[in-house]
Amino acid sequence: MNICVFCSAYSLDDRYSAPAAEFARLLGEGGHTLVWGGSNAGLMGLLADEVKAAGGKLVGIMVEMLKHKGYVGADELVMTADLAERKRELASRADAVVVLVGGLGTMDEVTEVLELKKHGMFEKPVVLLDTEGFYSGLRTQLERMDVEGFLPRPLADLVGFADTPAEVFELLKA
Ligand SMILES: C/C(=C\CNc1ncnc2c1ncn2[C@@H]1O[C@H](COP(=O)(O)O)[C@@H](O)[C@H]1O)CO
Repeated sequence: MNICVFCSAYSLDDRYSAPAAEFARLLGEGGHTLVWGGSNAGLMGLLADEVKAAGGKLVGIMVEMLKHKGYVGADELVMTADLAERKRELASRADAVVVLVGGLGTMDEVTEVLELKKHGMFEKPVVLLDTEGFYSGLRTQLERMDVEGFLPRPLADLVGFADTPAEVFELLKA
């Protein structure tokens, strides 16, 4: 499976980086391919190192303006002109999307795929790994949108929430 991952480009402490590394190990050992932003920065670089070490393949979708942070050693590296083209390319290459902890870049990416799902233009599974309850606020907001009629389809059709890396893969199998 080609698993597209959105996650932080910053180095984070162990409570965030250890579950990300565990997720990457499961991805690689499962024979999957990581499709990601193609960077060696922070959690993105750690993820790629761990997937590779566990025997998985790497497909990086880089953007011209960040190419100085490009990961060396990917099986395939695609260069895109801008962030919008990169998001389209990431989505089109994914069989599933997994969201690890991240900041505004990650929010931009996950919001885009959820909006596409909302309109029925992207039907692949999306799972958020809610490490340390990092996404509890976002989850509360999305549940409120669901309950109060802001979504055209049930939230459960748009995104699943996992507490552990192993649970991510259980949700992807379901
Ligand atoms: C941290 C620095 C540069 C960041 N370089 C990036 N390279 C590739 N992809 C990136 C980069 N920054 C953001 N992205 C994309 O957004 C997500 C991470 O953003 P966040 O704001 O950290 O959550 C990630 O999924 C990428 O696709 C300077 O050293």
